[in-house]
Order: sequence, then C-alpha cells, then structure tokens
Amino acid sequence: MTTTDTLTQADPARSGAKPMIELVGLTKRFPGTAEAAVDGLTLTVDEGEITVLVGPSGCGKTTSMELINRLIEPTSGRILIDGKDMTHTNPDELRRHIGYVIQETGLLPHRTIAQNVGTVPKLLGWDKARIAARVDELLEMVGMDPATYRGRYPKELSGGQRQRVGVARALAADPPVMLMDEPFGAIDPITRERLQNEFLRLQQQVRKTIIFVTHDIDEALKMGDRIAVLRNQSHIAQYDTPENLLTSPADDYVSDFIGTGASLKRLNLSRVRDIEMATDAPTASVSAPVAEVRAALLASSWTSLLLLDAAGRPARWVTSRDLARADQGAVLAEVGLPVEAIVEPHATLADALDELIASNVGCTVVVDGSGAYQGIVDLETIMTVVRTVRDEYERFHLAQKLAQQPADGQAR
Ligand SMILES: Nc1ncnc2c1ncn2[C@@H]1O[C@H](COP(=O)(O)OP(=O)(O)OP(=O)(O)O)[C@@H](O)[C@H]1O
Repeated sequence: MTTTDTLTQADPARSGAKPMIELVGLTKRFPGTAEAAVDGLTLTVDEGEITVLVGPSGCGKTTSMELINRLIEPTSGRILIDGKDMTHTNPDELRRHIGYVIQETGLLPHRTIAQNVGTVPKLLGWDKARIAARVDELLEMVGMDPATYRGRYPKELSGGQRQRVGVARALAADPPVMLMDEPFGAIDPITRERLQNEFLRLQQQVRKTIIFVTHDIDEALKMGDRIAVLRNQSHIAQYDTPENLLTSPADDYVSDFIGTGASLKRLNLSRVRDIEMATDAPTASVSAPVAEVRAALLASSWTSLLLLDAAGRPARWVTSRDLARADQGAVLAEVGLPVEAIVEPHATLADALDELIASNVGCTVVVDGSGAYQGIVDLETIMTVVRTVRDEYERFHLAQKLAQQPADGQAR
C-alpha cells in the first residue's frame, strides 16, 4: 500500500473485475420533505464482492437498499445490474435477480420453513420435486438439518435460526446479487459473531455480489471487501478497502466513525490462515503411555501439552502435575483441562483473541475443517500482528506529515 493510492472517491479504481451493481446519481426525495433522503448516490460494486454501507442512523442506508430493490422508486438516477439498466424494468423481474435479507427476516409466519425458502422458486414455476431438493440443499448450506426444520414454522425457531432461513430464502433462486439490510442486527453478540463467520464461509462458495448495510463499524470491517462510509443523505465520505479506512481515513468524520483502537479493529481483518501460527506446541496421543507424554512435554519449552484423540482432534491440555496424577492411576483422557478455545483457519484474529481470553490456558487451538489439530494462536502471535499494524499506521502518518511540509532548500 502506498500513501498515494488512497481511494476516497465514490468509484474506486478497481482491479479490473466486472462491475455487477452500478448506482448512478441515485436520488430519493420523499413527498413533503425538505431534504432528499438519498442524494446522488454513485457507487459501483464488482462481481463477487461484498460492499458494506455503514453510517449513522437516518443517513439513508435502508432507503438506498429499497431503491436498488425498487421497493421504492427513485426520484432520479439509474440502477444497473450486470450492465443492464434496471431503473424502469418490472420490479418483480428485478427482484428475481436480487436476494433480499432484512433484520427481522420477513419470514411469513403461517408458512413452514420449506414454504418460506421455496417462495421464489415457486413463483418461478419450478416443479415440486425441484423446489423440495433446493430447499433441503439450502438448509444444509446454512447449517440447518432439513429433516428437523423444513416442516417447522418461523416462531418455532430461534432468532439466529430465523436469520439463517432468511439467508437461505434469499439464495433460493441463485440470484447474482444479494442485498442484506442489517441482517444480523437483532441477534445477540455471540450468535451474531457465529452467523457472520458462517456467512463469510458461505460467501466463499457462492461468491454473490452483495451490498450489506450496518451501522456497526466493526461488522463493516469484518464483512466488507469494500466499505462506503456514509454521511447524511447517503453522501459517501469514503469508499475504500477496510485496510485503507483504518490506515488512512479520508477526514475527521471517517476517523471519528471508526473510533479509537484502529489496531485492535485490524484484528478483525486478519484471518488465522494468513498468520504464522505456533506449531511447536507439544502434542501426544491421548492413548500414549504417560512416560511418552511426559517426555514430549519436557522436550518442549511449554508448560502444557495438547492431547489429541485418534482422529488428531484436540482432546485435553495436560501439565506435568496432571501427568503425575495419571501416574497414580488417573485416566489420561480425564486429567487436565478440556480444550475450549478452538477456531478454524478462516476465523479472524479477533475471534481467536476472544476465545483465548475466555480459555483456561491462554491460547487458542486452530483446527481444520474436520476438527484435526493445526496449530496454536497465542498472545504473542496476536501482539505481532498488532505491532505490525501500528508500525504501518505510524509510517503512513509520518509520510503524510513529510508530504505536507515544504521541502527545505527549494527555490522560492
Ligand atoms: N417514507 C418516508 N417518508 C419520508 N421520509 C422518510 C421515509 N423513509 C425514510 N425517510 C427519511 O429518510 C432518511 C433516511 O432514512 P433511512 O431509513 O434510509 O436511514 P437509515 O440510514 O437506514 O437509518 P437506520 O440506521 O436508523 O435504519 C431519514 O431522515 C428518514 O426519516
């Protein structure tokens, strides 16, 4: 990253990807209001990317989404999807190309989960067998057992499950574009974190072009490939990558919106798979002889050893004191502490840090998709990332200061 490539315009220089959503001067003036709710929003979202609209309450986020979806009609401006001008097409036709997820999911209360998920395929005239197969596939995709849930009604699900169904329904007809308006807003923080992670994992598979609305900058930094920080009337203060927003905010409005702790927020941008994990933690099979386990622990610089089950999955943490108890007859698989802090490689460092803080041993175990042990994230690993970010940030500000000073000795 250089100091000159900061992108603050509404339309950032993009990496040659295909534009999928183009908003051009989109404006909405509600009758009888002095100010436009959305005033000249111009924004391009590339295929397969998540753009987050983030801004304070009332700045026009929901109105912008409803305009794109043609739930309300623009006063002026244009909407292009995949190069086609959709401003005046039939709104029903448009909505078949756009999946819409909203905060309270908008599930129909008297329809089963299967009927809710199958709404758009039914409208499209798919036959029953095809709809049923698609519903089951989508429920699986969002982590819900089809046999258990397809026949239930929305009120028989938790808030998190309803949001998952909302996502499944939006994906039903495989639309190229998804609009998500505070989809996880009404969910408790822990479930919210989980849904965000699940959604990012799902997005790796489905690669939709997404506009995602939130008023939470941390959620924006985590979910967005690009983020548009909005002022009132959906005026764009900065449209940029999460990294650039954190290291080079365009102005005080953006810095204030990001708030303090930019280095900590960066932990939301770094994924466990991208950093160097500690791989020197001593491990042994839970069925190994105690003497062998002790030898492995003593040969390392660690005070605890990680026992793994037959499939290589973390089972327990043991110290030499636990091993002494095993010498006296305790079962190895029952001494020590259970492994509570576990993440997969796509987790963010913020997730890993959360787990670490809550864990009883001060480190988080990383496992692959099948649950097998991969490595460890400890506080040192995280501190290294924080230090690197802080150094980058300081270098950027120094460079900016130097650029503002008139060079000495220049002809006047
Ligand atoms: N139907 C309407 N008639 C008149 N004004 C409206 C209407 N809908 C929204 N507005 C106004 O438009 C502005 C933008 O509202 P909008 O709901 O888009 O904001 P928002 O950023 O989504 O807010 P929040 O985060 O609180 O949901 C607000 O000032 C709101 O009062």
